[in-house]
Amino acid sequence: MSEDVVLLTTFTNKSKKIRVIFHKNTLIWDYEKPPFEQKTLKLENILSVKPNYFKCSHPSQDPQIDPYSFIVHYGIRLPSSKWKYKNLNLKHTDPLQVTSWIKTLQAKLEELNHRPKKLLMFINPFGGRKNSMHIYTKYGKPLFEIADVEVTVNVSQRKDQIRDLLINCSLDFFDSVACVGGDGTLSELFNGLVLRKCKVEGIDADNINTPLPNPKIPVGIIPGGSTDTVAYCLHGTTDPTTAVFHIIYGDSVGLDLVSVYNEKNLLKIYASVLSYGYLGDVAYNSDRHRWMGPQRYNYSGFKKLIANKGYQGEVAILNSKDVVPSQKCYENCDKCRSDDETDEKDEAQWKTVQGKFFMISGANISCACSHSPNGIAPYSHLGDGKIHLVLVKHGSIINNLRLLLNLSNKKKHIEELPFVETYCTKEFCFRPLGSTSRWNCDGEIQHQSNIRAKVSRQLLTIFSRGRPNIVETETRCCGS
Ligand SMILES: Nc1ncnc2c1ncn2[C@@H]1O[C@H](COP(=O)(O)OP(=O)(O)OP(=O)(O)O)[C@@H](O)[C@H]1O
Repeated sequence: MSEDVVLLTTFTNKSKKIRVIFHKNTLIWDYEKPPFEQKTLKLENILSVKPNYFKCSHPSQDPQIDPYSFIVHYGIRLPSSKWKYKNLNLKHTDPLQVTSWIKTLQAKLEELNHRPKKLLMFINPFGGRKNSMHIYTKYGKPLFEIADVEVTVNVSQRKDQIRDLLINCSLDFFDSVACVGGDGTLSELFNGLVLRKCKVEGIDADNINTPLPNPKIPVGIIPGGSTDTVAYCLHGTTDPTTAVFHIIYGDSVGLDLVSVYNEKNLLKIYASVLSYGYLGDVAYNSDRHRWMGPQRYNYSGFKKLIANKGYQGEVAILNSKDVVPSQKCYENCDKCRSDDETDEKDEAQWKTVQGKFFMISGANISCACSHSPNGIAPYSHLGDGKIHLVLVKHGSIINNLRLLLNLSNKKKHIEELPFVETYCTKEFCFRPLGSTSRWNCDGEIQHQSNIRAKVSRQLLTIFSRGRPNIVETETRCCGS
């Protein structure tokens, strides 16, 4: 069907006459009477177009199609990055007009063939506030029904069940996979998908020199965890409805994944951050206080801040570059779309940094979240194939407080602090030189401290249109 299809009809909406045009994949409607509003809706923001049904007078009656009206279900993006559901109810005295509009719009929507049709949805009933099932039923299910996405729900019964299922079960029936949970649940999902692909293609996942395969199948995340860093960095909010819209619309971005190895094996693949020292200790301590819900992080965070432990170690960084404070990662990001691989040809050179560290973090994304609007690595990108390695030297408790205040401040960036160094790299190693902490890998604890981490560019296809770049304007007194 060509882009030039034009439909023009005057309908009735809530007893008001409105002139509706569909042209160049855009629906435009204006009211014929004051306030003469005009509204524009792009096809890409329509969820579905469906006939209306008469109200049944008895529950046993089959619903009857109303031939004189139809509904356009769609979403609008609010200034806060959140998406909101809306609908437009249109009536006409001629049923042929109604059928023609329904058929044309449905055919146009069919052309958006990147949208998911058969989705396998995993729910982790254990993460966050333990309300993932409720999140799915309240925010996910109704919208997926409206958008005619056939969802098969699987509620996980134990840790790592999602990963194990994905490694071993057939996915032939599905065109996409998603989960309701936090970063740990998403981690189970993509670890399962990558290992599955390795199994199918006979790739040795434990060999750091063998590139990991791209699972290809697109993945969605509906936040239901405690921090939900990945969802926040993808959509600019942890609102579950927004996440559902991003899945239904089917647009995707390529997300880098980082694989972590010990001397012999692949330990885990992560999407957000791998942290040693402070955040490793917080993850370990907070896991024992899960009953507190998300508050456990504040409790353990404060305890470990006061404890102010430092860990001696050596970090080796491959072809390290300074992080240039430049463009942040937003929707249609040039850096993530460019295929600039100039440093691929660089000869391998390792820079080593030794010292006593309060924290070491290998951030794959900015790790922004509601508590930390810029995150640990504000200039890190979703899909540029780079890790931002943040080294925080051990010092006084005041320094630790400055670090946390800086992280929670919208106008501050972590690399401004004199005791913080950040490097951009594709690979790094760490070995402890004294007492050891643990690694916090996407919120999960890794007990092995001697590790090597390597990024794979855009290894995962993940549903999102990207985080919108909201330019905040300062409003002064009297709106001037
Ligand atoms: N049925 C289950 N029972 C127990 N643990 C589970 C189950 N399903 C998944 N898990 C594990 O629950 C842990 C926590 O899940 P998740 O990370 O999603 O929540 P969270 O830690 O509250 O959120 P965030 O990572 O965003 O802070 C993960 O390690 C995951 O592997």
